[in-house]
Amino acid sequence: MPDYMSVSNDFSQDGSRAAALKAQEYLQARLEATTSTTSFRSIPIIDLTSSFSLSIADRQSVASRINEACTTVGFFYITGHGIPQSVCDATLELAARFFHELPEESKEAIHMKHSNHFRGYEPAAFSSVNSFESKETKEAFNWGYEAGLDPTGGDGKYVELDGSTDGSKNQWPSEAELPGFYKGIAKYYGHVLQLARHLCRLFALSLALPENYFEPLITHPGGIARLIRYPPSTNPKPLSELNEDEEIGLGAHTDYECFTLLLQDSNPGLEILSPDGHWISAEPVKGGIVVNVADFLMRWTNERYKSTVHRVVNRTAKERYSIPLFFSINYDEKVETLPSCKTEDSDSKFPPITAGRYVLDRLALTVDTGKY
Ligand SMILES: O=C(O)CCC(=O)C(=O)O
Ligand SMILES: [Fe+2]
Repeated sequence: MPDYMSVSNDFSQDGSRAAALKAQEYLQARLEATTSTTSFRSIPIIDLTSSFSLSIADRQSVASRINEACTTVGFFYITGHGIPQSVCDATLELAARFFHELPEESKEAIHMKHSNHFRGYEPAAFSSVNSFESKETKEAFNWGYEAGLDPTGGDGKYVELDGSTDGSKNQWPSEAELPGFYKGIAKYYGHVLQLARHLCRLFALSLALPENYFEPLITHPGGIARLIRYPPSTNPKPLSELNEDEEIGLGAHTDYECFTLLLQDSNPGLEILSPDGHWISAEPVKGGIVVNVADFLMRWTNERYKSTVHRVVNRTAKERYSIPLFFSINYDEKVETLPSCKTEDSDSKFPPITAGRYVLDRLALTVDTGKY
């Protein structure tokens, strides 16, 4: 039986649990807010091609667009990101194979309930990202960073969410049962991890920081990723203002880490909340990956960058697959408001937190630990 809350380590006293509980309150407040002067109706598309240029002016111009997107919507699509379409398609196919081909008893053997780090298979209705909505229809397979998945090999100092350093906590299906699964996942993960490192440089530029500002913080980064399957809707109907009878795939939430890179198949389902109370569909964009600001970037910037509330509702008669990577700085590093983002009157809205501990505390709030 996993014991999420009794992990004892140096990080437990740093206020991360209080911060995780506050994030839940923030979410509820955002869902209730109906009047706001800030609103958006669309999600920008940013072509990254010139961010790979040797010219700093080219890189800076992409960074400026990122700044604009992060201070308004908190979400944007990237195209020209360099991950081959064939790799993306093959990974989405692997996701379908995982859920359809792996026998139930093999899924049970790698069930998340065996993990203290929320890794492995989670069936539908097992976790709820917030406590105030109906059970979620999604099922998922979750894994985290391993040096073997990192094309750079890492710095050999990987630290887990709870501060432990004794190796990978992942639970993989066997090669015999799903041939090629690990290799295929490793291929996509390697690409998306390198893309996340590239984006860290652009985020730094976007905040008028030295381009390599985040580099020392991502030498053994946190990188939880998941394959998610949303079943077809039993009552397909379009997004409406009424918000009635929704089959919640994944409840309303903000992401916990620096930012998320999301690969989605061709079926819509992701919806993001404009501050004036409207849900906007993040329709799939051909060749595009969705990027969203998550809580660390919001905290670093004292809320200049928006960690926007989002959810998933599959309103179609088809199943939907998505694959997010939640990119974090090294889990043993602290997230503290950037000096340039403190203002004279507001100072810092958020106390410092330890990255891994905060993620663990937020994950722990998504499961009913009394359940098993
Ligand atoms: O499935 C999606 O489109 C979004 C998933 C998501 O928001 C999450 O896993 O945090
Ligand atoms: Fe999310």
